[in-house]
Amino acid sequence: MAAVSRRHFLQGTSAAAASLLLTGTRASGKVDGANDRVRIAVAGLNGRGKAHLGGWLGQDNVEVAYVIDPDQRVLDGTMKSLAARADGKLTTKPESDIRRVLEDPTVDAISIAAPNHWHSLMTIWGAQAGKHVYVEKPMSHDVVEGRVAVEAQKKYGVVVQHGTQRRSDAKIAGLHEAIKAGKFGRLKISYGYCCKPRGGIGFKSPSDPPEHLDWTLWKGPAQIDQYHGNYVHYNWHWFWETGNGDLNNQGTHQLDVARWALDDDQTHPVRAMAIGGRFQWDDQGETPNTMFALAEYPNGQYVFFNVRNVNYDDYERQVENEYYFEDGGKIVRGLYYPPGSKKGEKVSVEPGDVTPGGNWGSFIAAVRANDPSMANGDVYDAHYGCVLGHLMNNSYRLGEQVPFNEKAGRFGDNADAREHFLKLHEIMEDGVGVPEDGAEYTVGPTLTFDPETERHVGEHASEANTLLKDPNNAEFQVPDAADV
Ligand SMILES: NC(=O)C1=CN([C@@H]2O[C@H](COP(=O)(O)OP(=O)(O)OC[C@H]3O[C@@H](n4cnc5c(N)ncnc54)[C@H](OP(=O)(O)O)[C@@H]3O)[C@@H](O)[C@H]2O)C=CC1
Ligand SMILES: O=C1CO[C@H](CO)[C@@H](O)[C@@H]1O
Repeated sequence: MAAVSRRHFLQGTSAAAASLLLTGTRASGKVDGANDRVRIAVAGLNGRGKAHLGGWLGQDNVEVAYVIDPDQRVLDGTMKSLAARADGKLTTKPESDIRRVLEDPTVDAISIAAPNHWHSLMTIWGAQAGKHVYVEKPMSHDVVEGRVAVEAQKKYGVVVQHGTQRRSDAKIAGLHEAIKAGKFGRLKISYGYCCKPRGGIGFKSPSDPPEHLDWTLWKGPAQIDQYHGNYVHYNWHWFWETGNGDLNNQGTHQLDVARWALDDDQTHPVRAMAIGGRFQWDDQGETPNTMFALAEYPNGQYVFFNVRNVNYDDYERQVENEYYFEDGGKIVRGLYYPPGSKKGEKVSVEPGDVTPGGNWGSFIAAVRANDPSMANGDVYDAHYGCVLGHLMNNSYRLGEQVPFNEKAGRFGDNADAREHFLKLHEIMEDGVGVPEDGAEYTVGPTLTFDPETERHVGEHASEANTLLKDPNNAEFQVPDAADV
């Protein structure tokens, strides 16, 4: 099927019925059989994987060939619910190890909703096996494996689409096209927030993994000394071996949107720093629940970011993006405030260029067209957006303890950074009630990064470079970029 433009690709196709009933007989690599049927395998079923199943089964002529999970109970439960929808004609097969699925030449694509530490390796293996890949955010758990995933996509030419579904939103695309065209003046700061209330996770003692869980497959590439019940399910987000904190969890969406608004030629930042802490919760989690972070790009544009998870009376939920312009204008909650004005005007822009069909439909369209450029959130968008968060997290991880005080924010002559950090500090002090006496911020150093080599340079480079790559278990090594 020939590639056509994103905007027009799906025009004329019908909305679709679920297709659990079909079987495939094709050879791998191309979708070329009768009716362009796409056979997809979903890895990771407990949470987000359910949305993947619903998404794929909502597309015309898409078959879920396999469901994959190392937890037998989760696998059994998923098969049961699929069987109930398939009226006795279920063709989906259960599997615990994705490597067996990748050997099946009739599978066209994999869809990854496993924990973060698995995302890049599954993407790389998928590409090597000639499968198209839909991978949940963040595509990478560290900087280096993200680059390897990029190289694998380049080498094998498969479609890789990132689970940042805002990339399928023509309104956001249109807004960013208008910003880049200078409609509001020059963008100075692209600001993302992931402020949603959460609670602590308590402490779970080391124990044997449950019998229904294949712990070796769950860990995969992540080196973890000892199982405890806070890894499985979901709370692995709050441990560095497996998760990336809320900055590169929920925050990946808003980091990606923030970076998307910058000039198109900006890849990685040259400087990044973060300040924050894990306040109030006395628990086992390692990642911060509070963070102010910033990154400066080679052209002088900034991304600011704010994580604020601790709940308090009158909690202000903010899962959103804001845009600040050189002339003092800003866009906040869909309203444009001209310089000096307190009155917001509704922003009106044309829809932007995305592959139609939403996040699920656009991926299937890209797969049918065998055209990686049709992915809404391709492998490059994924890599650059994730690295932005990794660099901020790495600064935090190298931070020193400093008394909880507004003076802890060390931003040199960056008045914007100071102003926005102070807003967070006031909430933590007055709203949450973090005491000046006794509490501490973790204050990260400003790390310098070379976008070409994807290595840190200058002060703190040696410690920071150790955080660019996680150690892997022998059976699950992420290959070198040159060896994909
Ligand atoms: N785009 C979006 O809006 C959203 C994206 N996500 C992303 O989805 C991912 C999953 O999150 P969530 O579902 O909340 O987490 P959960 O912990 O609830 O589910 C993860 C699932 O992956 C399974 N798993 C672990 N290892 C493997 C493996 N080797 N092969 C196959 N499956 C495996 C887990 O197994 P087990 O059953 O043993 O735990 C579990 O069923 C995250 O990366 C998250 O960022 C999540 C929510 C929304
Ligand atoms: O992307 C996401 C959306 O929100 C979820 C719940 O907070 C996150 O965990 C998830 O990863």
